[in-house]
Amino acid sequence: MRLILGSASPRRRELLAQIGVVPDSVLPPDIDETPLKGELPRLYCARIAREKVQAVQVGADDIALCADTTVALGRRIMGKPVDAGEAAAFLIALGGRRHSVITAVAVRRGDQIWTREVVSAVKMKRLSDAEINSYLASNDWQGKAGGYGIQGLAGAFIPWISGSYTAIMGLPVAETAAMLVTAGYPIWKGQP
Ligand SMILES: Cc1cn([C@H]2C[C@H](O)[C@@H](COP(=O)(O)OP(=O)(O)OP(=O)(O)O)O2)c(=O)[nH]c1=O
Repeated sequence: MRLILGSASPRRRELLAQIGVVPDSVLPPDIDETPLKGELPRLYCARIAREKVQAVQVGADDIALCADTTVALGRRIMGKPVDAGEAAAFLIALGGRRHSVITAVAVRRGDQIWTREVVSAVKMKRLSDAEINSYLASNDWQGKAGGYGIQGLAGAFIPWISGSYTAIMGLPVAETAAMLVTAGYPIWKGQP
């Protein structure tokens, strides 16, 4: 049995390493992440994680792990911004309000698929033009849902969360560990 991480996200690899899990290989799937018309954020996020794990090519006894992180402002889905303009629009909309961050995790072994969603609430302070411009210039918004990463500079914009910090970063480690155990991955063996 091998563990395949179906993700190009360096954060997901680091968060797995935090709980002592090193995948045997990393095979990011390439799927269409366009939301369906009127699709609600949580359903969208769960669907994308499931589609990612279904798209990973693995042997019958291998375990595949994928996740998706989506920022939701009410019913509005904020994925990874395509450019600095979209990142700016996201940050302007998120500043001074509470939003949700949903991370869906999907694990597959053979024909069996397990999925779980972790929803966190995040408060972002109202941002000044100087803060937005300086953040955009840092490029730290690139490749991150909602156009920010709580684990970087944008941590200075976030005074309060309720939920899972690791889920906001891209992979809820407690839920992921439990799902890997369910799928038969020997997570607690060989720990020093
Ligand atoms: C909100 C938030 C998101 N993110 C990141 C986590 C994810 O990498 C990214 C959301 O994009 P995803 O589509 O979930 O993941 P990805 O494209 O980076 O990687 P893959 O699909 O191959 O697994 O946003 C942070 O790093 N910090 C944050 O605070």
